Amino acid sequence: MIRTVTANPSLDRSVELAAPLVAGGVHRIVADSTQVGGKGVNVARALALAGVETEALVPVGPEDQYLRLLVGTGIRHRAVPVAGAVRTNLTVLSPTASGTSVTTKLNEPGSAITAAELRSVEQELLEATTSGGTVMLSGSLAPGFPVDWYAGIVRALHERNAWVGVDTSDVPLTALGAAWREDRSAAPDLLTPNALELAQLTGQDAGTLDALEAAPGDLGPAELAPVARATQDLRAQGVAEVLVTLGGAGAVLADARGTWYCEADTPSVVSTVGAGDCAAAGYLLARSLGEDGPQALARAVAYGSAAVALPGTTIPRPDQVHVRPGAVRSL
Ligand SMILES: O=P(O)(O)OC[C@H]1O[C@](O)(CO)[C@@H](O)[C@@H]1O
Repeated sequence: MIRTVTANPSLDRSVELAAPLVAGGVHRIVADSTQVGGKGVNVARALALAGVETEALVPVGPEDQYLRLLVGTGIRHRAVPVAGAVRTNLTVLSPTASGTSVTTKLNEPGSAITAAELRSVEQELLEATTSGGTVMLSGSLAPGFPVDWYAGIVRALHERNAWVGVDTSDVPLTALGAAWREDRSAAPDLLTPNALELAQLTGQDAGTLDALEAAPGDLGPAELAPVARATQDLRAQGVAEVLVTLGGAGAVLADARGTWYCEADTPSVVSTVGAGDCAAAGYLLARSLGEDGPQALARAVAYGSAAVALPGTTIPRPDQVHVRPGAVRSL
């Protein structure tokens, strides 16, 4: 069973523009859709489609329209009742002058959670976690969550012998990093940062790392050296497996056996929303199948590539995912 936790779920509204997005301009919407979102929910949806037993824990009120849509996905979930409404995150898909599509995301902070609701979330999660289970903690933290919430939860889950992955950003990520540098039991077993998050965590130059995501793919060892160094730093600090997603350039994985790069199979981009979540799901799926690091990296990249070819936050089915083990190189 792979359990996912989405502390700050979102309704993902996607709007498509016929003309390039210009700051300060007036734009006409030509297509509009809303789907359930939030990082852990996206991971659970991809895993469920692949036949993996999974459960998504989500703080959401019984009357919230989010819950109705979540039920509609058919995935197994555990809704912890909260009073605040689930936020709406807006994705703007617009064409560029060169004919490609660009994704702009505007994420709301989310409704504040009360201290009592927060305790219920923690209780539900810890009660549900079985010894030796897998838990993926994903996304931002709504107001009301302590910024170092993930650190406390990782420690508590480790006390229950769970294997824990984390995918977060900004202050919750740096607070987690600060916590595990003090106490290694707060270090997750898996971290899945993108280039910018890797820079936030390791103090490496954000510009250099971020530029890799815009690279055309098939990066060389010299270009990837800062990523490889940063992943080794994180491993030395106690994070056993580090999967760095690099957008259209693919991903890097570091684990106890080595460090590898896999270039992306770049389709024409429809929407990049959820691609990182799908890459994390591909990695977790591979682990559940007993695959080794290079195979898991290839599956993660294939899931990310499949997701960007689909609209909005649409999650790929396994038959839409094309794993290319030959695209993995040791670094
Ligand atoms: O919790 P965050 O970091 O605001 O991210 C949430 C957003 O990210 C996604 O999970 C995609 O990665 C969307 O479904 C959602 O809108």
